[in-house]
Amino acid sequence: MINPSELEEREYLEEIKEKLLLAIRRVNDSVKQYSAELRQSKEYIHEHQSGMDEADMVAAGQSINRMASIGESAALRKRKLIKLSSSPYFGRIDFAPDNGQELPVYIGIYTFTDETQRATLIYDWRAPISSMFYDFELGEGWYTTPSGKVTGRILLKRQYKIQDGRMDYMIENAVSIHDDILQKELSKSADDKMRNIVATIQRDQNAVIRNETAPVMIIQGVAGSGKTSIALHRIAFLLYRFRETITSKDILIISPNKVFADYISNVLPELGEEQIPEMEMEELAADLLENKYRFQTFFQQVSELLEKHDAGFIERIRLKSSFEFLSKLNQYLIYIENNYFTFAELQVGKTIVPFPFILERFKAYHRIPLLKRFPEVVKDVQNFVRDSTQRKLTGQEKAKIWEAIPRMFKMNDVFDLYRDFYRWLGKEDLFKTKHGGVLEYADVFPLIYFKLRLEGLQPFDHVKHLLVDEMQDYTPVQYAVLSRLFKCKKTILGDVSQTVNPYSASSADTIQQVFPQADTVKLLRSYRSTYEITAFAQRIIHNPDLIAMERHGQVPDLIGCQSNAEEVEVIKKMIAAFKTSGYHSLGIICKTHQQAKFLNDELKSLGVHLLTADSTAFKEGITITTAHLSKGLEFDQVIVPFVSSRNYQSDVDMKMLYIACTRAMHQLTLTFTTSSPANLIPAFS
Ligand SMILES: Nc1ncnc2c1ncn2[C@@H]1O[C@H](COP(=O)(O)OP(=O)(O)OP(=O)(O)O)[C@@H](O)[C@H]1O
Repeated sequence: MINPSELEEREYLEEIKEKLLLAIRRVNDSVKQYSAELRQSKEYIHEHQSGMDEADMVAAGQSINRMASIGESAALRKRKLIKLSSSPYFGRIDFAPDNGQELPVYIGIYTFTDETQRATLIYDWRAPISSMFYDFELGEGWYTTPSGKVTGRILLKRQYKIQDGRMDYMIENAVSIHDDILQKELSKSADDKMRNIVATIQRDQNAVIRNETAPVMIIQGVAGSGKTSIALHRIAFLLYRFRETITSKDILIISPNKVFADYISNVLPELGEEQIPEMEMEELAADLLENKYRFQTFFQQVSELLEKHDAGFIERIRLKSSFEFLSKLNQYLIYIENNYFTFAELQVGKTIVPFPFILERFKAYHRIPLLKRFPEVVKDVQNFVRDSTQRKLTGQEKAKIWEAIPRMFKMNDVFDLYRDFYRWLGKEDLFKTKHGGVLEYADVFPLIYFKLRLEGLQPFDHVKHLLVDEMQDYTPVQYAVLSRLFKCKKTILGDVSQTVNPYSASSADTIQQVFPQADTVKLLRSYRSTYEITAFAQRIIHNPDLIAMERHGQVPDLIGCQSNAEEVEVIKKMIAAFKTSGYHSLGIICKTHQQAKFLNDELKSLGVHLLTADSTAFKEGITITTAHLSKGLEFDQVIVPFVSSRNYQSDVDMKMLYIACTRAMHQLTLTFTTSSPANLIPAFS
């Protein structure tokens, strides 16, 4: 065994750092060499341009591109080596394969091979052999490689914390990933960006990350179970595993908002991968509708639900979010296909084109979207007339056919047909537009679905993996659109308890109806919050399967005040205490935007910042925001103000409260103004 003692491990770390330094020098020389050669080539072309023919120019351009790309990969390698020298590895297993020699496997963020020794000194955490670090304790272990399964015994397992090139500690352990290290990681202060969790990935999480085969992976996990972290690590894994065929730009994240996108933007670069493209559902919708319609956003829909109780509005949302609604849309599409192509005799010159012929041609193109079939039918009718008359058609005759065929279909406009659908359904009152013709959010994706089925939409074939976060907020119709536009593999994740709109929530089961081939996993262990905070949040929405982390802290506090003014004063005092607490982030999470704005006005002088639907970044410090916008984020400390039974009544309100409370990692306080205990919401009485 190499490096049996801690002292030897520390010496070995110095050796590795030395080797990394040499490698950095070597790669630095090649970066310099490539940029010098590139400069020279460019100068040469510039000087000899006049004497070069087109073929020379193409060849010179190609050679420059080649040099640039080699230079870029050398620069990337240099960045990785620099990063490695600050923290070369975090784990080690000594593995003895059944038919081979014992091998120490040091595991880090990237692979490091010593070119002089031709030996792998550090294995990438995503390498097949590294999976054993996450999957097994001491004793029997195995891993799979593209060429088969390798079995053997794990003889040693160690974990290290190395920062800025120094080893803080080393733990030798027999269990999978030692709880002490996980506890240490979880009790840290929250950053303004999501962190990577490579050193402490848990076994069930590892299985999700390394699943290569699922065409659609649905991750249903409780609040704080690491869904988003895992999904991003999974992307990093797939980029490594399929590096020949997938690059970062072939992946797309559908994220709930820009703040969330900014919050998670660090994880992949930290894991050595490029940033991946991201899009919000509304952006996708506007693109697909070619910016022709104005529509309410999801955020506005939820705000409307929170601010006023309109039974009709709720009913419309509820219906359009059901799986049955998707079936109704499909039934209507079949109905119009069979009934809306109406009999009309077509006479061109002296030729009568029989309607059964036209209808038969219309049906023959069933693979083409309904409203796009007319040109094909026109061609067939023209051929029919030409064959019967044995002559070419005049321009006038052609124009007559072009005009007549589309007219045989009752309506030619997607929007008209969408309206007509409600007539057919016998529920015209279920379609309402807002002032100025603005569509309700619940109509946006059904309309897109119609457009897709009736006119066709260009699929996103360049996307090779789609990641959808906050899956509970999207409806079956949205998934039906995604499934038709994105034929690639997908990772879909969320938590039905955290829906901001209970009338349009989708569970893993609902989504699975759209993707019957999906693998669904459930993550039940919650890592973010202390045991006390998790237990408290369970009083709001109870999930009997949830497993709280045994990390203890203060019991959440409920502070009753006599007046609003007193409540604001209490919050001011908490802000002052936060500033000296050593915590980095405090979230003051309200139910509505108005309440957040009110508090922001009151607390402005204390250096707070207000996060709104227009914000684009998440900052450390004191944030005032709404529960809706806080989704996916986390704070060291959370204050939830105005928690009275008047403010938190409905189903939507309780979901908001749950989301707000589950953002807290270490400390949670709720404040309310009350003159009598009856003002307290029942869950806390
Ligand atoms: N294996 C792990 N090791 C260390 N930290 C972890 C691990 N799994 C999760 N965490 C931490 O738990 C917290 C929650 O993770 P994440 O935000 O990915 O969860 P989530 O399920 O998406 O949460 P939510 O749905 O509540 O927004 C983060 O601080 C993350 O770093």
